[in-house]
Amino acid sequence: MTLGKFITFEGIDGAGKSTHLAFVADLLRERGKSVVMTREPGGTPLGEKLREMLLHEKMHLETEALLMFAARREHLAQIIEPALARGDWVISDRFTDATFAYQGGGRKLPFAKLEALEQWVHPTLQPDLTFLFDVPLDVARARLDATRELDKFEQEKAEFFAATRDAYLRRAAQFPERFRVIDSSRPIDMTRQELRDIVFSA
Ligand SMILES: Nc1ncnc2c1ncn2[C@@H]1O[C@H](COP(=O)(O)OP(=O)(O)OP(=O)(O)O)[C@@H](O)[C@H]1O
Ligand SMILES: Cc1cn([C@H]2C[C@H](O)[C@@H](COP(=O)(O)O)O2)c(=O)[nH]c1=O
Repeated sequence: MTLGKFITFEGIDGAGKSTHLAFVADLLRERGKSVVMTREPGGTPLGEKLREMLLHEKMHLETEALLMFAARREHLAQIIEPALARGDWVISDRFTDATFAYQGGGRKLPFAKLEALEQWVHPTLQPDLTFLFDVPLDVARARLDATRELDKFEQEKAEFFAATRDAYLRRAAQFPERFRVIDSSRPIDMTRQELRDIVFSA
């Protein structure tokens, strides 16, 4: 049984989700919640090693999907499930929706294969709330180019990100009860106001 709540942050690279993660964690702490912030791929020592490979080495697309779920299995066992059982609130920078969007939408791996892995790795657990930070591709690209050296995913072409964004939006339409789509092209303060309203009404 889970006592805590599970919130995930999603969006294409450069959408701005990581910028807002600590803000939401602080809002929850102000309301007396014990918050665990984590990320995927990663979140555990083994997951962080897998992240290094996933973000920097070329591999078969099925290997990529399997490693994402392998890292997730460890993440669930070591971090997410114990935290939720303690009654903590878990905020994760990405979770399984990212695999459907990137490996399914972006790389075109059949969704049925991903659904089988999802059933294996977390048959019953889903996030309670998923923020999808949505921005036009050119806005995300400009933000990435302004900030850092690009990893394997961030170097993908516009078509890849168009398909990834589209898969995210379709997933949000498929699961409207848990998704909140945030227009992340606005100034940071406006986005924060919307996040505050959603968190305080939760
Ligand atoms: N309105 C905005 N909202 C959020 N971030 C913005 C905004 N304008 C500019 N940025 C900047 O865009 C950059 C990318 O943001 P961030 O790292 O949060 O994106 P991300 O979605 O987490 O990307 P990635 O998944 O690649 O890590 C940051 O330097 C951030 O300050
Ligand atoms: C969980 C997950 C992630 N990815 C991709 C998406 C991003 O390009 C990177 C993670 O980097 P971030 O800047 O920390 O968001 O990994 C993916 O392709 N599939 C997944 O399941």
